[in-house]
Amino acid sequence: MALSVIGTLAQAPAPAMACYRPDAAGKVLLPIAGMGVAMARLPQIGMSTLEHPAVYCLVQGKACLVTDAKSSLHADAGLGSLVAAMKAAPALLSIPLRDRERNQAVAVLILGGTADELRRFQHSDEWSALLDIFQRLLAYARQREQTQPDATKRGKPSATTDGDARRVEEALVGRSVVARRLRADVIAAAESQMSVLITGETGVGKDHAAWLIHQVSPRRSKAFVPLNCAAIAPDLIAAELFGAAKGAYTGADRSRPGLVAAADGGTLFLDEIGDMPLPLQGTLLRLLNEKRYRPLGEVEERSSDFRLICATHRPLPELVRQGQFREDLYFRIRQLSLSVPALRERRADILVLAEHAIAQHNREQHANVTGLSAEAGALLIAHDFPGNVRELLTLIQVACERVDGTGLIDADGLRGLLVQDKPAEGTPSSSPDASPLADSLMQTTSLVQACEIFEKKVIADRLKHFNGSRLRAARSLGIPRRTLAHKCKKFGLEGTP
Ligand SMILES: Nc1ncnc2c1ncn2[C@@H]1O[C@H](COP(=O)(O)OP(=O)(O)OP(=O)(O)O)[C@@H](O)[C@H]1O
Repeated sequence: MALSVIGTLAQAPAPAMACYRPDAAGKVLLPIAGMGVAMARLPQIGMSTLEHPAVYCLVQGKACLVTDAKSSLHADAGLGSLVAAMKAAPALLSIPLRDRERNQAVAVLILGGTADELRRFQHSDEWSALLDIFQRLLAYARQREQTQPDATKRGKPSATTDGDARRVEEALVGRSVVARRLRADVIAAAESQMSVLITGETGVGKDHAAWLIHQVSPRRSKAFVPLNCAAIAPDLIAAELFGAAKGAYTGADRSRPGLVAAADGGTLFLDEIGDMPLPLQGTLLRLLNEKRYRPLGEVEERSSDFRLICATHRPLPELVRQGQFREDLYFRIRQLSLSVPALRERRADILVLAEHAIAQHNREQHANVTGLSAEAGALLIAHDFPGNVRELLTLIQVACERVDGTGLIDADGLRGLLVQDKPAEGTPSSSPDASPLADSLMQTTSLVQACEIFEKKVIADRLKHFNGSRLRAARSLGIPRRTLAHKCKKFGLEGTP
């Protein structure tokens, strides 16, 4: 097939072609190969605006055909020099080249020609074969870069050091292939300036990964500023992010700087981005594209140079389909994506994480728990951990306290902690009105709302059972106290810290 493609291309008038890849900082697209163009004339393309079709194509992961590349509109977006280098092509077609493993756009192929030629070519067999060849070559080049850095790269200072790699190795515990890849992804993300979207079930370590990316990035000396979009009333998020002038809203008795200003030079981490209210999503997109914003009640715009990391356990593509999340924002925040798999998909990490938690307990409590018995280890490996790493760490904490100072955690020490279907020992039995609640939830027309009602009911019951103690309620539910506090705030529940 490859030979026939080359044969076909040789007979046809050769289209001008250029291949572009983002630089390590994610700030510009650099030309890496060309055919029928003067390589030296191919311009670098700034990545700060989605107006440029090549940037749009890379960020959105979609092909983009510009039929009138020479119009003044596109000249404004910086297309002029590219068009000139592509033999003054009347139309340009940008196609994303993907990393096969993660299906993520990593480079862009730009073709110049007439709009009809490009449309015909785009739907031909030759074209799909050519794309396949490019993607294979790119994958080969990337693999070579990772395994044998070339002479020009050797000695070149990299944003992260061996010390950073060690730090990631120590903080992101795990010996599975998945954990190793996650550590490599964290380092790669730290070396780039692109926006990162971290996805995964609750408790897998998304916040942890975001914090680590910042800690080994060149921005580490500046602030890491987190905001949990699910833990704050939707109408307060804008003031929290952008800040507000005195009197901008009821209760604003003094002016306050927002988190965007606090993140200047550092990292802004938007956790649970799937819960960002729709009207605010447009404002966030503008902020990301222009790095400018206006505090509530102020006239002057401000700027902030922050790096964005977002996380969510919700299926954003599904929310996009349902019209609850803006598609353009989705593509903008996932210039890089990092998926953290559930613990049941990386069982090889369970025992090392348990040992890590025991060592931490010994350090903090001046205890001497020596480890896990073989039987206890086997029980842990067989468990599905719906609450993921958080559940495992909390469970080991409780088991360590049961050991009473020195000794092994045995199977009895895990008693009642590994139950999945029935409530764990020490947790309340289901409340008498559970069935009417379940019945009413089954009638719902909103799954999100039904889940929230159920979550609120479980937390309220658990707080009642533990006489309002958030600490004990959080432990019994396998979530950190901070998360429970956020949820109490969200649902308007009382409780004592
Ligand atoms: N690989 C790991 N090594 C050591 N600790 C980890 C690892 N992964 C997660 N943790 C720890 O597990 C706990 C839960 O992680 P984290 O809060 O980051 O999860 P999350 O996915 O952000 O959860 P949520 O969706 O509820 O926000 C944290 O205490 C975190 O430090």
